[in-house]
Amino acid sequence: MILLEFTGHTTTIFAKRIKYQHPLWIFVPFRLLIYTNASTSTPTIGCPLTSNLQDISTKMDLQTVAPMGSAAIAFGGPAVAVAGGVSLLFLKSFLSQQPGNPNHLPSVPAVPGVPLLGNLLELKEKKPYKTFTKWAETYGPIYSIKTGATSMVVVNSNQLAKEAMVTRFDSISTRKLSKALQILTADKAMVAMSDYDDYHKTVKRNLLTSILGPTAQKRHRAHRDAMADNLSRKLHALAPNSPHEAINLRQIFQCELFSLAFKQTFGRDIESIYVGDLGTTMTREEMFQILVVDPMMGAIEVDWRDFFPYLNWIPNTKLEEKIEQMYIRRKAVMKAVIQEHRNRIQSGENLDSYIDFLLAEAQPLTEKQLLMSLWEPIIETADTTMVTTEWAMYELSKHPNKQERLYNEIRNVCGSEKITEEKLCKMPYLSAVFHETLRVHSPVAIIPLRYVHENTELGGYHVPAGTELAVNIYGCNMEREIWENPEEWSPERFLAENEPINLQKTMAFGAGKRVCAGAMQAMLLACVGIGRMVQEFEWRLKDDVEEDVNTLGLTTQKLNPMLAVIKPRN
Ligand code: HEM
Repeated sequence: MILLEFTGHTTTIFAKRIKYQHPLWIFVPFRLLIYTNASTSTPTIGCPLTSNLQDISTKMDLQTVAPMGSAAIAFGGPAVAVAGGVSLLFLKSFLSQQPGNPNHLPSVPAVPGVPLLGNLLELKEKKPYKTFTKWAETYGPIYSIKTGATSMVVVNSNQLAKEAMVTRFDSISTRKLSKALQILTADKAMVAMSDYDDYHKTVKRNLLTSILGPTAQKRHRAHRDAMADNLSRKLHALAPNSPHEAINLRQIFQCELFSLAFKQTFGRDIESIYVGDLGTTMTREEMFQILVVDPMMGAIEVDWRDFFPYLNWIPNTKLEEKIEQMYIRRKAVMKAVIQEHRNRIQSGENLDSYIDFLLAEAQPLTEKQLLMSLWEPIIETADTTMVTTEWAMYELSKHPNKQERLYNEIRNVCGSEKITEEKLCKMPYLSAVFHETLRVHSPVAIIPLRYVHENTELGGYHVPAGTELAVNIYGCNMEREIWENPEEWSPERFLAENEPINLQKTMAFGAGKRVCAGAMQAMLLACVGIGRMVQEFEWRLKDDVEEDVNTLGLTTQKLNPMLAVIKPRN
């Protein structure tokens, strides 16, 4: 496991400055790479917005019903220095003839690094996905790097990404966690960070059946509608001051997402709770800090021993205690919320939420598994949908013509009625805005690292067991052979084909058996949110932030929240 340096991205919620990472990145083993309806009907065939989701949905439903070294060996020290080119050549030829090297394939081209550290120093900056993309120009779409004692293969093309995530999945389906993540994920007791095993299948099926699959999403429709209404109401309340006071959309949207996560998981939002184990009553803001912000920060804490496992004997007590504290506090809050819910069940309340499903219908879980299962959707709901929506609104505010085009589409389809999930299928431009935003600002710029657990091949190269694999989604989406002027944000490129948008085209939600479980929810929330905001307001950026496109940390969350001026439409 590698934790390179502390990087977080900064966001604001509940009027507080906080630093955190995308929920998924909490699950990235290397900090180095942590950046980073209920619709009354299911999406219809041919719907430009969701038709591809239908594939996913079908798979999700199926899942819900089915019971469901590198060749660069690390020779540290003087021996290597003495060994000349001849012996290296001999070694290379010897290795390529080993039985573990299928078909005597060549090794993946390596990016040169320095002894012991490998390429770590070059990756110290905040956006490794950009460094990876730059290296691809020199070393090609697949190359290997060294991060301390570990070898990592990086893929940067759509085709190779699919090969890694789909064709070779059986050899690359596990994860190796950093010490911090081992603690925070309760030793892989969650879908996103588990290995692909029976536990993974069970808990993913639970999530899909009760919250994220298409049938479950229909049941939770009221929560999403309430969220869109709250968003609209809060924006209307702020609009009168807007020319003088810029709107911080992130603050509002994130707060609503946290609330939605609680409603889906526990059947209601929670304003405050007495946490017995900590002997104090906590506000919603404090709960957000403990359940979302702290674990995200903990996941990206530097532990140099993750880079150099042979130094594990040296204690790093301060860090261990810090992470343990996060674990204890999260456990205390979750325990209190779960206990309160149990009390409500005992008092005869009839509730319909994820916890009710897990307690009554699902295969029994241990207390630890129950806690982690309930915490997972809370942390996962909090970030990526917000990142996507904020970038979409930023781009629309920056491009008034495209905003106008979207507004006209909404007006043509909805007339004077509010935009709803049923109408999304009739709005190809809205769909294009969503997908183009995912392409240019891929919220999960690098797929959570995979671990090669048996020798395999990729792109015609041999990839030995023990290698880490990084799929650079951002790099794939900047491929010039596939995308014309890839840096340009242009939703129109998705309209050209005049056919439903294929999610695999950007792979923003991953691919294969570990594809994102929350894709449908994210799409519904983001698209209705964007649609509603454009339908009701004209957006423009506050004058002095026009070119503020920086991101902090290893995710693609904006470094500074978007500050916009809004004007209600007639
Ligand atoms: C725009 C929003 C989102 C994006 C771009 C996104 C992206 C991703 C990506 C790239 C993966 C990794 C797939 C892999 O390892 O191959 C993933 C996994 C996952 N996501 Fe999302 N995600 C989003 C929203 C959500 C939401 C809202 C939830 C749940 C509330 C969610 C739950 C999950 C889960 C449970 C996994 C693990 C799946 C597995 O390992 O089988 N995601 N997501």
